[in-house]
Amino acid sequence: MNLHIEKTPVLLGEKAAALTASLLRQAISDNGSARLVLSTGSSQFETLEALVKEDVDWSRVTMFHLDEYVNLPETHPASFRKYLKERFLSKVTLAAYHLVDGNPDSIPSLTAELKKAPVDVGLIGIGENAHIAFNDPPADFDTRESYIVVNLNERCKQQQVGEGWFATTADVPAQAISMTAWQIMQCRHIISAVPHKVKAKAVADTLSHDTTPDIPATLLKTHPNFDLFLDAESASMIAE
Ligand SMILES: N[C@@H]1[C@@H](O)[C@H](O)[C@@H](COP(=O)(O)O)O[C@@H]1O
Repeated sequence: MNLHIEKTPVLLGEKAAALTASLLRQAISDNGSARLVLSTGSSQFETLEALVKEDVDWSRVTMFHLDEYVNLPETHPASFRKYLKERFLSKVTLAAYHLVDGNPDSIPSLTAELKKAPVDVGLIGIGENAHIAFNDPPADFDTRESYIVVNLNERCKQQQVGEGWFATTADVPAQAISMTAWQIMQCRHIISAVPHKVKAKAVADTLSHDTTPDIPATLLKTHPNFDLFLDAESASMIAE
């Protein structure tokens, strides 16, 4: 694991985006194309804002989407398809993209697209409960499916309310379609951009424990190419 601690979320975003862009350029130079997985949530704002300004031949990049609520319409403010369209897809013109549309019937076609070739870079957020994608604790580390339907736990729902996406936890959908922990680990390189004070405990738990489904992000530490970007606040509870 390569640990980077930047002063602010903006600096964190710039550094995480710069590394992402350099890996995409390398993949394009090696193979003629690149494949990228994007996560969403408030934690990815600064990274995506910096990433769209990077010098990458986006016409050679295919994007995959990490997770989406089951049956949430794209017009809802919390829709992650809406998020990616507004913050990424409207700013760069890609070779192709594959959004998770919230309909479990789409899982086989999404999986078929994903399995066509390895993903070069995964930008994988870490939640307040240390979830990766919507794999809440205890996460399923065993399934070899690419996407599964998961139930969201209360802590996860509270985070979504805290970030302002929903008014109450009762408004948060009960389920999501999530890329699995195993599939995330198949990315050739994983970059986690994790700013803000609300993540300090999840970060400290992730760094101080061995791999356990009870702290899903601990799995990322076993990846040979894992870069974790923190800011001063998210790093504030790491043990000396
Ligand atoms: N569905 C998103 C994921 O794509 C993201 O990786 C993760 C952490 O992000 P954040 O803490 O910013 O919500 O959980 C979110 O809810």
